[in-house]
Amino acid sequence: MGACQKDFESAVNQVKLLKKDPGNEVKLKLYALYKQATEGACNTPKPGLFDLINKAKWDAWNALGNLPKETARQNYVDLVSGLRSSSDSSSQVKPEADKKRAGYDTLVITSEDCITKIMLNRPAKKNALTTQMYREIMLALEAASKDDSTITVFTGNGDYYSSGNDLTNFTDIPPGGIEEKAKNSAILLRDFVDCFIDFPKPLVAVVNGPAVGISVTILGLFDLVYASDRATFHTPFSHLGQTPEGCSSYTFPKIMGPAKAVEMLIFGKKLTAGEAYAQGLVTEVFPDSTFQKEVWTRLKAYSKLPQNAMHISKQIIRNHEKEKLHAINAEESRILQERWLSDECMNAVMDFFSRKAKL
Ligand SMILES: CCCCC/C=C/CC(=O)SCCNC(=O)CCNC(=O)[C@H](O)C(C)(C)COP(=O)(O)OP(=O)(O)OC[C@H]1O[C@@H](n2cnc3c(N)ncnc32)[C@H](O)[C@@H]1OP(=O)(O)O
Repeated sequence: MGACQKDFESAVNQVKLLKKDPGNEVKLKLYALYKQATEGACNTPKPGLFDLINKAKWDAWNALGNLPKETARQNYVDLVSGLRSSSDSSSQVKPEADKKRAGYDTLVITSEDCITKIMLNRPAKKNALTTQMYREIMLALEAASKDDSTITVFTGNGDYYSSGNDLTNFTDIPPGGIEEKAKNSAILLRDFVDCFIDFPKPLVAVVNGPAVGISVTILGLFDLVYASDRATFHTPFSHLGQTPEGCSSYTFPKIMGPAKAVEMLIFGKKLTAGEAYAQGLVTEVFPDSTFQKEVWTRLKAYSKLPQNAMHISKQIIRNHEKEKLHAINAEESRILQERWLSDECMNAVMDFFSRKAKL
């Protein structure tokens, strides 16, 4: 027990030295195990529903039940050891891989063959989109719009394309409270989607795996969507007490007809890649075994086409709808700002964290 206590104290110190922020979920786990290891079973009153951060912490600790202090200590030590080794040899592609595009922590950006590739790079979190990531994507799009590339490609690192909005975004509450949080998030959402509406070059999604939420909805603003046959397309907005964004309330009915759009956006029906292709959301589906090879061969050939002609064609095709899309984006963001303050949404986010804490 003495040695274990020593390991535990050393692990507590190592956490402070981690080079990379392990993210809110891991921090919650660490918090819960620390409390359990030092104080035993959760013994404080449950915080109120609106005290989101303390409630998430309390839920995580309480979920450990009567786990013995010794086991909690050991689990804490194991978790920290895993974090240290994963930060040493992370499965994330190292930003150094692309010297030209330093400065992005959550994306890997490369330019080759007149193609700028923006790869979401949080594979351990299924490429869930943090606030930082939304901002980095906006910067990357701004840079790509001005570089000498012909087309811009989005893809995901790992087994997912993206699991959509990172639900921990909801737990980082500013001093102004949840109203301020909802307002800031609505502004960020609007700015983020505006960047896609205004993007001047052909925009291609290489959907390498499942896609959820906002990573699906903005596909309606892309010019080509290539999908692996492993990919799925899921917008569980009602389940989350939320409503459509990314202009999908307009683009989806237009692309697939109102009946199919309603199935996805209101009832949260998850589409296979084949179904998404049949509905017109996806341009082409490829077998996963040859996906990367086939798609990149195709894109490299396209990128050699005359650049100005392609860019002007995109403007002609997209320009008449731009104003409308901006108005729809503003309205969707405004409605979501209200939704995020609803009990339905808060309870759904709490459910996600409770499920995780019980694992
Ligand atoms: C500025 C604000 C703009 C807001 C715009 C609004 C957008 C709306 C949306 O995008 S709605 C969609 C939101 N996304 C979800 O609801 C998905 C939630 N995640 C899941 O359901 C599952 O994680 C999964 C189905 C994507 C994958 O399940 P699987 O069992 O295969 O893997 P894990 O659950 O173990 O996931 C691995 C770790 O990644 C964490 N994680 C995955 N997705 C998210 C997410 N969206 N938000 C936060 N965290 C996510 C997951 O919790 C695991 O973390 P852990 O290893 O620490 O446990």
